Amino acid sequence: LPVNSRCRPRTVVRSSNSNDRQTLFNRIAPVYDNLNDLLSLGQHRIWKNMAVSWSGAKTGDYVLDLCCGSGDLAFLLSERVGSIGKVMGLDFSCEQLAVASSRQNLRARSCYKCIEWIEGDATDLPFDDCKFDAITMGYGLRNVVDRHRAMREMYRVLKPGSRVSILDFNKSNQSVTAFMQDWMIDNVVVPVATVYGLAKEYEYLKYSINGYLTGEELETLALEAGFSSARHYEISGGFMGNLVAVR
Ligand SMILES: C/C(=C\Cc1cc(O)c2ccccc2c1O)CCC[C@H](C)CCC[C@H](C)CCCC(C)C
Ligand SMILES: C[S@@+](CC[C@H](N)C(=O)[O-])C[C@H]1O[C@@H](n2cnc3c(N)ncnc32)[C@H](O)[C@@H]1O
Repeated sequence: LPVNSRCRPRTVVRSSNSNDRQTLFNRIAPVYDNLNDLLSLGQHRIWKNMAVSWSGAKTGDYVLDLCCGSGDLAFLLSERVGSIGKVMGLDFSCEQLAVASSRQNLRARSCYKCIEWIEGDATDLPFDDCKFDAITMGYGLRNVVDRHRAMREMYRVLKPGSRVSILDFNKSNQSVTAFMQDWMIDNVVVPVATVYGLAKEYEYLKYSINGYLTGEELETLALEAGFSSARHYEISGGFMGNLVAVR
């Protein structure tokens, strides 16, 4: 559904878990970008650049940013594919997509005009098979309820030989890293979010990371979905990680 209606979430049958997450990201949309910059000291932009580089997107490509949110990776992709390429940004949060569309309208570079925002579900993509030259997913897979189905959908819509690049928090096997990640969320992230009345939304972060997959499990998930190869790279001292899989 093109983003033209002012945030009337589509009535789609979803699990309550998925509806709760949609509501969460609609609620944090107004402050999401600013809190990411503040809480990561701007580092998240570096991590997102790395994810886009790993996707292999190049001039003229037709690419997809899944769970695009406010559009950070979609904008980076558009700079790579240029105005002769095309970027589809898909998300099920209409408030996040409204922020993305507003940001797009404020940007002058011609490449940003090649981005189209689609309200949809990562587990049921409105695209034909073998369409995309690259797919990115920044901090999305951890938030998708049916990750297996989302991975199979990415495989389905990707061209053979093309890549998906999935950036997220790293569920570390190192107890020190896991402890520090939890400590930062408990003692920095949530207290700051509390100032904005979003304590519960940011407490979800710790819960979702603890329920996420390790790098090795993510590689297995991609191979089980049909990808021919998959590698998970830990970045930023193991706080973050990026899965690169080739169809
Ligand atoms: C861009 C980042 C997170 C996006 C994000 C993902 C989610 O699943 C959320 C769920 C609920 C609320 C918010 C989010 C959300 O923002 C990563 C950077 C932003 C983080 C909020 C900050 C995390 C801090 C790290 C634990 C430590 C960073 C250390 C760094 C070297 C300074
Ligand atoms: C943490 S945000 C990431 C946004 C952006 N990719 C970034 O890196 O900043 C996660 C996004 O995933 C979206 N999302 C979660 N589950 C989804 C699903 N099943 N289908 C589509 N979008 C989903 C949320 O609405 C939210 O915008």
